[in-house]
Amino acid sequence: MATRKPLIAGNWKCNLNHLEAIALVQKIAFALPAKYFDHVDVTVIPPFTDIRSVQTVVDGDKLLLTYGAQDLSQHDSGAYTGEISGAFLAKLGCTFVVVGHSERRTLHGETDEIVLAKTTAALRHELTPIVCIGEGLDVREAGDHVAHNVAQLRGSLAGLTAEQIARVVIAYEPVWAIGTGRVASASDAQEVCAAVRATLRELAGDDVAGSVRVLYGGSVNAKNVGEIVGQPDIDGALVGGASLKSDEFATLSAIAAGGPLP
Ligand SMILES: O=C(CO)COP(=O)(O)O
Repeated sequence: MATRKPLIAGNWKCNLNHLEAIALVQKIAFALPAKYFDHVDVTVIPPFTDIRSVQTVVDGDKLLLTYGAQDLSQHDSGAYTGEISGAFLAKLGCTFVVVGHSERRTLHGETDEIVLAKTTAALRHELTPIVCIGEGLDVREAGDHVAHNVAQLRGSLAGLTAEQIARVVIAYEPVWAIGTGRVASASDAQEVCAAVRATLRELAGDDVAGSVRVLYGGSVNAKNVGEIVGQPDIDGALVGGASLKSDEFATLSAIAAGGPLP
């Protein structure tokens, strides 16, 4: 079976200006010594306006953490006021880009078709899309969560080749667990992530399904990350609130690396 290196991604959402971003990246780097990076990939996902500053710190101090963006345009250039293209993000050295976060699906009306177009745009520019899926509380309570997530995954990856699917990361984030402090149980998260992997197998074959990283997100912190990443089909976490605290983010990254605590 393929070994998948855990990935811890800190989604800062709409928090921290570029000066605050520099301070946080430096604190994370100080709290997380280089030895951990053999066992975990760590990335920060700041607002667009911070990325150039984060790039300067990461390159200047030769840090091992990577960085990415929270969204991108499906267009590469042109008359699209306010849009940020994948070409710009690649030029800034971004590794990852989050696509289809539930906050964008809900607040900005992003459909699976738009998420697919953005995923394709990311791949065109050699960025790794972190494609987000997740169900609301109503779907969970109706017991339809597995079918819902599988359908969202299929829609968001529709028509991609196996080679393209091999280059994505999937993040399962139940909407009811985001920012609420209500984390899915490890077995609930595993149930959906296993269904994600089975779907990847159908879409792209065993090798790809065995190598694509599937993350969990939703109220992940240093206390619960160990049990979550200990599940067979969960390969890391997409972290919101806890990624804004350098010590907690470093600690949960170290736990994902298998320890010891920094
Ligand atoms: O939405 C999330 C990450 O993308 C999760 O946010 P919280 O960790 O704050 O619940």
